[in-house]
Amino acid sequence: MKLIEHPDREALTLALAQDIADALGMALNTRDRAVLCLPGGSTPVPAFKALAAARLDWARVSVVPGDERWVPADHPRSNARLIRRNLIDEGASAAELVGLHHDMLDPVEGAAAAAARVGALLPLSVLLLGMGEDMHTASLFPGAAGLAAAMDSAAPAVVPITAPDGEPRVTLSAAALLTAPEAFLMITGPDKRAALDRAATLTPEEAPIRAFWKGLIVHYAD
Ligand SMILES: O=C(O)[C@H](O)[C@@H](O)[C@H](O)[C@H](O)COP(=O)(O)O
Repeated sequence: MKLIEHPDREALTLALAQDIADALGMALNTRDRAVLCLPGGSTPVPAFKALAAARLDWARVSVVPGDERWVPADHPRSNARLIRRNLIDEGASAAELVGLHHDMLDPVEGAAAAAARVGALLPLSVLLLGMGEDMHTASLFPGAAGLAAAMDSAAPAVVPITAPDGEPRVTLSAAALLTAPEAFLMITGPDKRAALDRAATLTPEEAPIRAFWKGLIVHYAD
């Protein structure tokens, strides 16, 4: 794990957006298409907007959420909506956004359908993760029903899982997320910095972010 501590959140945002843009550019030099996997949550929004300004051949980029709350694509809690409003609509309009939700299916059926779509995209070219203070990433929540299945090396590309608050979700499995050559993590604030230190002493089951530790590049600011 490599930790980069920035003087402030603006510097973090600009540096991370540049790293992601550079990684996408390199991927596009070797593949017809690049696959970018992005987190939900509030932290990454400034980085999405900064990335949208990157001069990339977005028409050759597929963007997929690392996880999804089981809500319609126009719902305020939708991660696909978050990515559409803050990346696609902000300058990356040519990119393909591959959603995980399906209006007519329940999370179990929907995860199976999404696994087929995401499986056809793999391997990921660039992965950006977020992390909660409980050291979850994507929707890989410690203690969650479905976590063991989601962390299994033979797991499908997308699996259903239930968040600690009972919210039904689907998430890319650890195995699918690990197809990325490296993972960027964007965290801010001392509480998440302390959680990162705690994770270093724990197992992936106790702290799912640990599953990505080997190639993890953490961009941090207070
Ligand atoms: O769907 C989600 O909520 C995200 O994928 C999740 O893994 C997020 O990255 C963390 O919960 C951090 O969220 P914040 O950035 O809002 O703290």
